[in-house]
Amino acid sequence: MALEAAFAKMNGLGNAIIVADMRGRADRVTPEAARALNADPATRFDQIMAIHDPRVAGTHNYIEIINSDGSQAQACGNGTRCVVQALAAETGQKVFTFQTVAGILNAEEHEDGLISVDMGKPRLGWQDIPLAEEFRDTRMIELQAGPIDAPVLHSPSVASMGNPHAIFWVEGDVNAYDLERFGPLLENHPIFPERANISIAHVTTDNALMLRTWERGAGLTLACGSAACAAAVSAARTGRTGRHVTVTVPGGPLDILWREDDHVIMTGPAEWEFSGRFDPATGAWERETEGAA
Ligand SMILES: N[C@@H](CCC[C@H](N)C(=O)O)C(=O)O
Repeated sequence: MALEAAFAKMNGLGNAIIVADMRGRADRVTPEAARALNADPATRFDQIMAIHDPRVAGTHNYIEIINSDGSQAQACGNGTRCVVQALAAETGQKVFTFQTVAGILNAEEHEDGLISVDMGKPRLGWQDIPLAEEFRDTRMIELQAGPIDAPVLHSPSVASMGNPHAIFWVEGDVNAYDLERFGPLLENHPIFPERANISIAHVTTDNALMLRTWERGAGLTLACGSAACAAAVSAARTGRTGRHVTVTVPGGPLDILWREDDHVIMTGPAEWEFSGRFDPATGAWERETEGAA
């Protein structure tokens, strides 16, 4: 079959993204195609951001988000910035409104090239994370990893940005924790009926924190924008920081503002690497243009 759809291999602070142009098409990127693209080192990714024609009035596009394991995700902050950069480069437009499973997202590319995404309001009720049992205070729930009498990680905050997040607070280097071991155990813990993204956070000042994330459906990544938003909200909720913080992930810094109207604004970069064409049914692809990376 002809390689029919265009794609751009991009990243948001190292979060590996494929932006797939599915506009004008009735089909979708299949889970099989996603897994095939991820199996090729040249197109290995954390998320696919599939740009579809708009489905509701007042939006430019519907964005479908697929993790590298083929699972659907509701939100992807870094990937949304990549979509904005790609569409702004194509159209010259700078302001966009997208529909995602998490809701309607407004986004803007600034003169300096940084991109702000209104990630919407955090969901903080236990049923909205979701959790499998009631916890009245989601700022700290009963969950731990490691020896029962000396847990390595415990008492996380939980929050949803349309997708579920658990934030474990530590003192000291976030890289000192074996997230490759604890991440999948916690991601698949029965307390999370939809699984969860698992982050380790170290608050360094009242407006800065370090973050490292094991992503649901993708594993360890260099950056997770929705986790940065969930961590910023949770840090403010627990009195660890104010409502405007710099969240530094392994790939670099993100600016997160939890506005007084409850919307969370994430600002950061995006980077194009190369473009190609692919078959959304099988994941077969070919490169079209060399890029910076
Ligand atoms: N890397 C993304 C998060 C993508 C979805 C996440 N893995 C999930 O399944 O919820 C981001 O930048 O937010």
